[in-house]
Amino acid sequence: MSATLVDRPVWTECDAPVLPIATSGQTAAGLWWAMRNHPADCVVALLLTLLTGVGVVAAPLFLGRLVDAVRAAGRPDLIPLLVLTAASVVFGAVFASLAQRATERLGARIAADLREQVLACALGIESRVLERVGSGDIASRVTEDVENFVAAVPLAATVFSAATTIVVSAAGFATVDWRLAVAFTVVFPVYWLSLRAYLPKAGPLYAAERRAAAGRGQVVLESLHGLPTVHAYDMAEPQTRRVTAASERTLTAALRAQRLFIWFMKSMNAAEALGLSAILLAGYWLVDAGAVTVGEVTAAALLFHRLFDPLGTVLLSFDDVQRAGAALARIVGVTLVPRPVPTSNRPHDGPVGIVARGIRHSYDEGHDVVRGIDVEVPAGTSLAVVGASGAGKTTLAGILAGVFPSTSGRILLVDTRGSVDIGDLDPGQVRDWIGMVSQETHVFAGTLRDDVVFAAPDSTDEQVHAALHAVGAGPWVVALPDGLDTVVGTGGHALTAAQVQQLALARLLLRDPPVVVLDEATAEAGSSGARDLEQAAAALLAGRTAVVVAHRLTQARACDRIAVMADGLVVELGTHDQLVAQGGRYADLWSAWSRRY
Ligand SMILES: Nc1ncnc2c1ncn2[C@@H]1O[C@H](COP(=O)(O)OP(=O)(O)OP(=O)(O)O)[C@@H](O)[C@H]1O
Repeated sequence: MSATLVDRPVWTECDAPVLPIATSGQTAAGLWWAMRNHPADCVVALLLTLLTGVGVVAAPLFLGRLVDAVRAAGRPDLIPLLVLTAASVVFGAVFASLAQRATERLGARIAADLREQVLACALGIESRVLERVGSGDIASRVTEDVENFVAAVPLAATVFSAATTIVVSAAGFATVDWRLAVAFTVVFPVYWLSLRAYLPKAGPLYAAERRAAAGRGQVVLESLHGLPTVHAYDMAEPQTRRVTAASERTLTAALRAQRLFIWFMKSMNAAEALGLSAILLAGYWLVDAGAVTVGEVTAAALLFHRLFDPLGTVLLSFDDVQRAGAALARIVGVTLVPRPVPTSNRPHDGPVGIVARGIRHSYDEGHDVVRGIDVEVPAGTSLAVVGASGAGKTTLAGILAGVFPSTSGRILLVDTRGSVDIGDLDPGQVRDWIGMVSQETHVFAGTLRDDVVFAAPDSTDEQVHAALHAVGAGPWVVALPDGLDTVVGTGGHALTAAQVQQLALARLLLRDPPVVVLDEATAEAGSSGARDLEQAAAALLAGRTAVVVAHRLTQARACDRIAVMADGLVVELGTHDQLVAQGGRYADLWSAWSRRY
């Protein structure tokens, strides 16, 4: 037993109480990774955007020439200039629309890649990390944050196109007259000062807004998941107060960010007014001095006017870019969660026993609900766990199944080669050793076949039918209109509680782990349904090591040994006959059960 199958720990511990948020470097790397997957789209978007910029700049320059031509003596032919001006307007409009479409397509592809990546990473997060950080945070990242980022894609396309237009326009300005270009630069100190005041405050404000929204999501999720408890303890009012408080915190954070944004918009308007005045004033002097023509000043003023839009877009969208950046940093953060390093610890064909030593667990610090349990389930035998509601049975079952870690203690899986600590296995490997049916079995929307084979994807239809028959589901499955192709789950064929449990048992049969832990919701199946489920479970237990949280004592009697739990401890342990003869808690439970059934 002292030999171990692994030499090194496989978990990379992440003790932070929240999921990581990517730094700006990591966020940029994440974006770059997604862009590199679409090189052709990137090149097309860039070229089309450059051509749009050329069109945008050409029109004011031709208009300036037109003004000079109109003012010139001798009535020159205006037609070629008129045609060139109109052509550059059409050219700019056509390429603007093509560039917008190309950039949006690129953005949508990048967003799709990131969404897939983050979802794959979220599904791979260890349950111990999830338990620590709470499911609300991860849920808000894969839903709200991804949505925020996707919603920002058209805007990102516009910003990119606007930034390119600014660069091309700056070159256009220089071709008119350098002094007019200098006059134009008076806007930059105003922009710079505004941004300096705005940016350092905006980032934290938007991050605070996202945090508040994630907190609100967590409270709402908790309320929905704990609905039975909320109803049972008449907690609707305090729970509603918690949701209200969380919503108010979100609203306050959003309003703070909004106020800052409005101030920033006002300073943008002031900069634009200042810039146009500077160009017109400089133009007036330069024309007066005979240094430039009226047409050149017109071209500069029109260029600046056309720059209002892209400049405003770039500057005002700092707000949305920051918001999208905050969302992206949270999305990329999910991909930074340390993943378990795979090892080659797989069970071999022999039987496997469980040894649990010093198991303690607390959900809330300082209150142990499992208070130091030592238990062994030798290979090929079964252990029933019974006890009053709240005794800690489900908690112990989850820990023994490796669904979540105990606060302290060790669980070893023992086979003929030695033992392996369950904490040294990654979640996928744990499921190769131990299968669990919990009280909360989920039916995924899809065909019945998909719902069963996801536990063992290589299963054939014959194997699926055999597993369903073994757990007593054969008769109703055969009667289904489309057999294994029948759509079940949300919006599909409705299944009873007992049928859902049978599916869960069939999944485990297909997965075929050497150890099974059952904590079924037999009570929901009614007494005849419960008896059917007991038989179904017996088919699964045959030849395996099993821990069964027995909600019915006939289930307990069928097991090799029974552990009676009370207040987080195992208070009696033995065979059914030994415990009945002992005359303790189990004997009382059994006599009450025998009188009822
Ligand atoms: N996720 C949780 N967070 C906080 N406390 C919990 C959580 N799950 C269970 N508990 C508490 O831990 C204690 C043991 O619960 P557990 O579900 O393990 O008992 P049980 O014997 O299986 O009860 P039942 O038969 O009603 O399912 C109870 O006091 C319960 O309220």
